[in-house]
Amino acid sequence: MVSKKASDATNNIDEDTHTEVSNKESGRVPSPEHTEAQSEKQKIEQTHEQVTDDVMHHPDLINPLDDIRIDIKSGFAKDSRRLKSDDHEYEYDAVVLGAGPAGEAAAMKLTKSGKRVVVVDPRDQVGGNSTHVGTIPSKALRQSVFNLINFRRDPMFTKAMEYKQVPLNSVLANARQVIRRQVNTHTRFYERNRIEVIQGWASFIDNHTLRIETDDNVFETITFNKAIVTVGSRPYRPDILDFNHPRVFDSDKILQMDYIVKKIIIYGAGVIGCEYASIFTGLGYKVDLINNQDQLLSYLDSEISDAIAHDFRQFGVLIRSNEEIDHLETHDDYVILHLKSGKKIKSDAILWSNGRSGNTESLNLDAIGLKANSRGQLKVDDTYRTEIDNIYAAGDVIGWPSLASAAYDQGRCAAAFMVGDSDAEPVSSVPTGIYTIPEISCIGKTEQELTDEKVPYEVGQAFFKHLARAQIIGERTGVLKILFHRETLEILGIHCYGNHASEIIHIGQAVMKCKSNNTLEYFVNTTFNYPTMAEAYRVAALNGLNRVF
Ligand SMILES: Cc1cc2nc3c(=O)[nH]c(=O)nc-3n(C[C@H](O)[C@H](O)[C@H](O)COP(=O)(O)OP(=O)(O)OC[C@H]3O[C@@H](n4cnc5c(N)ncnc54)[C@H](O)[C@@H]3O)c2cc1C
Ligand SMILES: NC(=O)c1ccc[n+]([C@@H]2O[C@H](COP(=O)([O-])OP(=O)(O)OC[C@H]3O[C@@H](n4cnc5c(N)ncnc54)[C@H](O)[C@@H]3O)[C@@H](O)[C@H]2O)c1
Repeated sequence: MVSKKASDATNNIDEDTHTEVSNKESGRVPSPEHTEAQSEKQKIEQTHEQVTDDVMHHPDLINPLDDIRIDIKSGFAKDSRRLKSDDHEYEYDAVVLGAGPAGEAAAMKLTKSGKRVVVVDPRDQVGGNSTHVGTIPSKALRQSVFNLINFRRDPMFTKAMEYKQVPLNSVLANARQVIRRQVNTHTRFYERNRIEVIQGWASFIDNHTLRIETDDNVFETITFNKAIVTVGSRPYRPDILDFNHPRVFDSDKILQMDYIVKKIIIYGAGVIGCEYASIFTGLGYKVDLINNQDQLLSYLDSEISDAIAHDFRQFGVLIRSNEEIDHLETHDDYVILHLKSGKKIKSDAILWSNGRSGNTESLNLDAIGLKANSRGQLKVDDTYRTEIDNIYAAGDVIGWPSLASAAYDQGRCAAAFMVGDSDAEPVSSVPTGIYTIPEISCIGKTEQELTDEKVPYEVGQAFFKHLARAQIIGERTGVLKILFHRETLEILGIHCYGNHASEIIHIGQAVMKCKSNNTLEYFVNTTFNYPTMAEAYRVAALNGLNRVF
């Protein structure tokens, strides 16, 4: 078996010379588009070298999953026959397919429960899409843009330095460093727990046998008792768009954008679309944000959704609601989006951010009698078990909520159910953290939900502009809203808009989790550090209590 130990992929930050996430050397994908994909890749790598002033070798941000749009279908028969006729013991108690947050958490729990576990992932570095193309690069990028905005606003610097527009991928130097450090940290977790990691594409031969393509047309098989599918997701690419066109992007490809644009269309006003709207306006680009609904992020409390829409407009985002694509016209240096309403929008480029699909099509699920839905997702029960007894699934591949935070907990819980932990519970209450500029974060019910349920609630609010800490750090916008039962004072929902919202929310979440203490009074009777952003809880609680009679 070709087994790549986690240590092979280790990145020592200080002597980091081999950190590329790339299929460059392995060339292991047996795709008809292989040669074309390789030459495309060489082109992109050259571009990277030209644009970056980050002198260290850095992880290639090209998504290896671009190459998953291949199939790994042939050659099952020979191995299947051999293994099925063998009277063998399983090599592993459990196999984990995918080394993202869900896979990592599952593997850690299994190994700590005394199971012999192996993880399979096609990347030569652990961390999954979350680390390489999703959460981590987008959040690091956001931070760089946020710093840029503050720098431009600061009168100390504006006179001294002229601001020049920069292409997106040159703002990614910070992201590359964070990715490198994250890979390093996670690699050590695997090493310290002596978890074997095999680099390759996994697909099923039968319920207890996995085929792994470790190199181009090189296949190995392993046998296992149970499996957890944590293969994650990738951007959904509708057939009507040509993502090979240099002006057409999705959230993976956008990390390679190496030219400056004046105007960009973002199609899809979900979380990714809204986060990138902030990033692009921060870089000084004009944004047309196409939303197929009448409200931005309609599952949020409507006041918060209105607030972000208002701020987007201030920053130069044109929100076009209730619109749908008819077709896209592409030219060498611009695109024209034709909408079903008859509108035409011309722009330098388009970012398509309209949903994701589970990475299930190359898993040969037919061999085990499993079927994914039209979005490539697997159905699981409350114990994360699929319809096949010994096969579990967690993370983006099972759909809701498709967050790294939840994926990690789901992976851990799936493994806990698998090993029969009596206190295992499925993941339920997940906070929302949206890293727009400013941030949004929520937990619990919205005003609309409580009204629909006829719950007698009240609202307590604290505006950031009145808090001493917010004034000191220059936060002009932001609000913390606490929704509570007007008779019992139980906290029912917390909604925060403003920078640091994703941190601030966890104070409220902790209180809500303590059932016996979950009342507004906690915030009134607790002494907060002063000045802090956390003080917003005390201010909001007092504001809410004043409304109760
Ligand atoms: C732009 C962007 C920003 C995001 N921001 C946030 C955020 O701020 N907060 C948040 O909580 N979430 C965020 N997310 C969502 C988050 O990234 C995902 O929810 C998370 O990555 C899911 O983790 P996972 O373990 O299920 O899968 P992934 O991270 O997708 O990892 C799956 C792994 O499986 C591997 N794999 C695929 N096919 C196979 C196969 N056949 N065999 C073996 N291995 C395979 C892949 O190579 C990959 O390494 C963001 C996503 C995107 C795209
Ligand atoms: N801060 C964060 O937590 C964060 C940041 C970025 C992304 N994410 C996660 O990434 C995921 C993707 O976000 P998004 O903004 O691209 O889209 P989204 O999931 O918000 O969906 C946008 C639209 O696309 C549709 N859609 C989704 N998947 C589809 C598919 N396979 N085929 C056809 N239509 C589909 C949806 O119904 C919706 O109308 C979300 O689940 C989100 O949780 C989270």
